[in-house]
Amino acid sequence: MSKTPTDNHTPMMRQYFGLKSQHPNQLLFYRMGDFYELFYDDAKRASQLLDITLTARGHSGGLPIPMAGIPFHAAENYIARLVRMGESVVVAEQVGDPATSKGPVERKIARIVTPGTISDEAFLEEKRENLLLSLAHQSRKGLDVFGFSYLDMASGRFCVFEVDGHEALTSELQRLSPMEILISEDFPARDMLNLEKGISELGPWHFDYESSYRQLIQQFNTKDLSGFGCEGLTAAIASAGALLQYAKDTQRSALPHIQSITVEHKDDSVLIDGATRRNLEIDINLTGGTTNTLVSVLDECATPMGSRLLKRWLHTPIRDLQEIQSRHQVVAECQAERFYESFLAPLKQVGDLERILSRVALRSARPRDLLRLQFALEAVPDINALLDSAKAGRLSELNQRIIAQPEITQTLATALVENPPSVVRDGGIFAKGYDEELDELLSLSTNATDFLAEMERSEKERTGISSLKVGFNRVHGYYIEISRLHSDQAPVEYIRRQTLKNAERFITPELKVFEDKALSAKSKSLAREKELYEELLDKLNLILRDLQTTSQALAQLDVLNNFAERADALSFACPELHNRGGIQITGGRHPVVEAVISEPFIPNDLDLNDQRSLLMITGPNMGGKSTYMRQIALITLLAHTGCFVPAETASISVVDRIFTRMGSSDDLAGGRSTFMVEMTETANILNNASENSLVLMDEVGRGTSTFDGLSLAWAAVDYLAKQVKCYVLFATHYFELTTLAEQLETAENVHLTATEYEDEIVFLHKVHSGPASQSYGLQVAQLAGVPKNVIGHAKQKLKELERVTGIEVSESKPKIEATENQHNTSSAHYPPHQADLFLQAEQNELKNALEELDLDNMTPLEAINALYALKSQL
Ligand SMILES: Nc1ncnc2c1ncn2[C@@H]1O[C@H](COP(=O)(O)OP(=O)(O)OP(=O)(O)O)[C@@H](O)[C@H]1O
Repeated sequence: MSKTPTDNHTPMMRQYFGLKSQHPNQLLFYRMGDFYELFYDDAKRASQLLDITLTARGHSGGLPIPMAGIPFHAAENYIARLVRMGESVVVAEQVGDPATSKGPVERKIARIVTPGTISDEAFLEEKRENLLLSLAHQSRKGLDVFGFSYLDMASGRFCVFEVDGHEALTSELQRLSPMEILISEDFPARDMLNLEKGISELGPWHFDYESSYRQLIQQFNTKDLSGFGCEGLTAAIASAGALLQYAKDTQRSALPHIQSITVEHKDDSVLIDGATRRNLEIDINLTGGTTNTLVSVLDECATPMGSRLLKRWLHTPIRDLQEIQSRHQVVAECQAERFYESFLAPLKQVGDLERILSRVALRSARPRDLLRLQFALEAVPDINALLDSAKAGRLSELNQRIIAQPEITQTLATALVENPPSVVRDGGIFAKGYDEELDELLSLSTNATDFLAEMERSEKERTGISSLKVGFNRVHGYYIEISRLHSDQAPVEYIRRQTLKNAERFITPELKVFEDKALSAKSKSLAREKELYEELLDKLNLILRDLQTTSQALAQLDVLNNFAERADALSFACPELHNRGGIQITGGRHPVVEAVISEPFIPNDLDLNDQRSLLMITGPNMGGKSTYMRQIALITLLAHTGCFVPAETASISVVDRIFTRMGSSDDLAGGRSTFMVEMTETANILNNASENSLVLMDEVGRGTSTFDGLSLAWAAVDYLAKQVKCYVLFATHYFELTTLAEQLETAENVHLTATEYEDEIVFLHKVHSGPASQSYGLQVAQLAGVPKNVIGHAKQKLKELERVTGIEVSESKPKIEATENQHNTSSAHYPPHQADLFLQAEQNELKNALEELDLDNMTPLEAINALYALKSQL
């Protein structure tokens, strides 16, 4: 902002600048009566983003002030839209009284809403975690170390870890997909953060290690951080301190629901790099949507917190054999006992307990949140009862962590009305009978007439004066009126207040008390409700830790039951996991393709072991190579999350990483061509794969000249088989590569089958041993709608090539498909190799040229020139 407070500005604008200078990068909503107004650059930005009118509000400092206004009652809607666009909003409210203020009414920042720190239900996506991420950088021994910390404000989950290098930085950013990122102004890898929105830059001092450390021990009330296992993670701690301070500043409150910090150890999980995460379409598909993803097929969770945990599990498959097996055991029991049916209703009743609890902690919970909390807690005893009969140790453990809270449940049940209001401000939250004082206040304000009628009746009876009336007037308040005729019979305690022509009006001490109460009853009842509400929040906060434990256990129960339900509905089987023994799958399927296609999915087997660890996969375009490879990656990933898998049987060794190099897209924004992206991903695999990694490579080397590509692919396969010895599936259209299987001990060929029927290609999608016999490129092109005359021309060209090379490919009807016994077909049956094609074409051209030379009629000089010319073609 170029404007600064100067004497040239009006007092109001000076006040505005004072507030704005504290929040230069956030949009300031400045309250003006019934509107929020934005000025200068904020106004321009908001009018662009929200499509609202940009006007001007008078002049200040001699210049017109650009202004955009929003009616205050519609502000939430606009704020929600801005936050979703990655903007942060600061709201300044009027706190002074306009009637008594000299100069502009006093205004204060009432709240700060940023994309990563929201906890209000209206702003949050139900099934998505809303993460605030903080990144710190350190150089250690020439390596770029990135300290990560992230917080889910709506659950209090707070984690830290460190990674080396830019590749890992990108991968983690993709895994976490944060809504807002905090970095220091001097963060060196700013351009790696593709996120154009939601980046907040803070002064470098926010990331100071010492003060961050102090921040953390203060938050957790501990002497040091050793209990959390994060001592020594200096970059991560620096980032966590900055994050915590930022979160506190925006909430303008303590954060009691953040009770510990978890260190994520990279060795605990199966690492998945950014490209693989994209290729496997875990929760986002290749076009950026959420349909046809693994999550879309697998998420039938009963609670939103279950859905969020499921996503987290799918993004972080684990390597701890015991933990995986214990999850599988639970899924098996939930499936066998059909627990997922009996748990459905109580879990649905639990709802989003996790987010309600964080709002309780932040003291922003609304009355309806408390009602939902009551429902959730009422479901707990039913869940406990169901779990009492469970056999799996893990289920009993969960049962112990799902803690019934009879006392507070009862309190909530007696406290809340059946249908509480959406905000505390308007009152009407508490049920009759919960608090005597409130009941009295409410009955005073609502039942004043009853009270007065009752008083009139009893006073008439007591005094015997039939003309006695109880009434109210604005000036004199409540009174007892007795006609002049009977006024001398008024009891002594009646105090005369007003004399009328025909009557006397009195007040009594009892009526005075009533009057005081009745007149202020409304405001008093509202204040009492607020007080009671705060007390209720206090009571809940006292047991917050137990409530959080309960909600975490319920979320796990939900996901495991969901796995069981999906296993039944989609015919998934329990995989067997072990430490090293390859990957054997029978009847494996791709869960998403299977769900989408209308024809039946053709299941396929796989056998990878130490003697047969690399498969070269060939087959026609559209034959199903990518689907086959992806399904193996997905089955492996699912097995490592505790989910059952789409297969008849699966025996899978624990892998440390899953790599995929598939498809091709250029990264124009990142300045990398298709081939560059392909090679970067290949380099990542070759440098980082270990013998326990699963590597899937689809058509490596396709993005460059045939010979370069072929040689690169050849060398990469050779390296992975001989040096790394990992499990590899390598799909290719270079038939030449299939000969590698003869040379590498651990490599074998498999292919996808197709056949021709009346000049049309029919894909069988079945995997068989041996290399493919044909590529069917022209038939697939025809199927894709390439114009007939172009196909005809291509056929002609193919014939020409065949003539030049002497190899016939076009008429080759499907050879008898290689059978299981025909591994590594001998060269006699060998299909034409593309490299051979080109080589032979060149040789034939040379031969023809030689034959055409008329040596008898050439001078020695002509002969030598012809020889040079021929040599230059080599
Ligand atoms: N096992 C299967 N059962 C049924 N349909 C399948 C199967 N595998 C693949 N398909 C169908 O075939 C389509 C093409 O499969 P896929 O993309 O895996 O072929 P591809 O061999 O990788 O092709 P290309 O070489 O052109 O990349 C899929 O979208 C799917 O509809």
